[in-house]
Amino acid sequence: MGNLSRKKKKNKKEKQKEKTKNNLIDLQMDQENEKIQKTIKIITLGTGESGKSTFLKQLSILYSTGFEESSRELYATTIQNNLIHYLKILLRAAHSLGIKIQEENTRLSRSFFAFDDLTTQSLKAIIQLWSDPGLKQAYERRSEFQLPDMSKYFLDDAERIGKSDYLPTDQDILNCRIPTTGVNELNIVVDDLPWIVVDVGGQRSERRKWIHHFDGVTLVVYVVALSEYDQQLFEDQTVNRMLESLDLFAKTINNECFENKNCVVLFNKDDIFRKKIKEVPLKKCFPNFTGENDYQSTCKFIQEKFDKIGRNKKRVIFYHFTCATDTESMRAVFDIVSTTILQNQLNVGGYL
Ligand SMILES: Nc1nc2c(ncn2[C@@H]2O[C@H](COP(=O)(O)OP(=O)(O)OP(=O)(O)O)[C@@H](O)[C@H]2O)c(=O)[nH]1
Ligand SMILES: [Mg+2]
Repeated sequence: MGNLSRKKKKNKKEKQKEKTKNNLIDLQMDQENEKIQKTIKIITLGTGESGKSTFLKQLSILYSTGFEESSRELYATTIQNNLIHYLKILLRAAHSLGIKIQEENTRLSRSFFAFDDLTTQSLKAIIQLWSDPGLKQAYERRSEFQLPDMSKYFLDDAERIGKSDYLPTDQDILNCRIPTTGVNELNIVVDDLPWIVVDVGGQRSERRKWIHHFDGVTLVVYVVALSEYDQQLFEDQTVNRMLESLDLFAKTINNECFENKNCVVLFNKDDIFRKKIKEVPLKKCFPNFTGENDYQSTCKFIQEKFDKIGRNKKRVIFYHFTCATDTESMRAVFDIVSTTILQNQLNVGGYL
């Protein structure tokens, strides 16, 4: 008898222990779920070269550890190789556009194509050729061929960049162009909330990978290169970049995953746009634009185009005009974006 009651007591104790253990597991799972639900997932979308990765780099500078020395060394190699690459593009463009370069540079311009690496000799050649008015003229006509805007920033500073102990500054890295292939993710904490920011490649060949990252998105950040209204796509020289961006916006924001998701549209490269709009009419991209060709009217017209495509009753679209390479101006943009997210979270939780 005594044995039986001891056995019963033991069973009861074990059951109690089991229950406590299960409760603990439930609690841990709840906490884990809460953490997942609390994580803000932001996806940056847009055509190639619009500035998505630059947006991510700024987040890393402002909310994370920025760039480690090892990553700066990798950027150094890319930036140095790009100098040679940009100069070759300019030489080819000058030739095909019929732009003359100075006679004393003719031989050097031909032999330059043999250079593959940045050496004392190739650096000297870059500095000499870049000072040729013909190449400057070709640079001014860069919308007629494919050359990154930021090439001038690096070519102007070739002497500093060409040094053997060159380590890029934050600004050099922000200006450096490396097309994204695949997906980059950045984990940061903003206003005590964990954010995961997903950066995808924007060129046509990259876009089929996007769909795998659409689940659980809190906010879509769509980046438009405002200044590219007179440029053709890198992937297809017959397609205007701004029209491609509008078309892509229609296809992505109206995807069912984003039906009730708020969206921030960044009209980026505002710095270049402000200068360009004084010289190149917006009609070049939108022949039916009849307004004044000033900054305000053209921005309003472009914003309305995007708004017409993206507007629905279930979401709000916020618009910002940005220069993604300018850290201070981006800090202000992130403050607004983070407030928007906080308000949205409070709304969802029924606190507002
Ligand atoms: N002047 C200027 N340059 C910018 C701005 N934003 C980005 N850039 C430059 O534009 C180039 C392209 O920027 P990325 O961030 O690589 O573009 P992306 O959208 O990530 O391109 P993909 O990875 O190909 O989709 C880089 O050289 C940047 O430095 C801007 O607001 N103003
Ligand atoms: Mg990128």
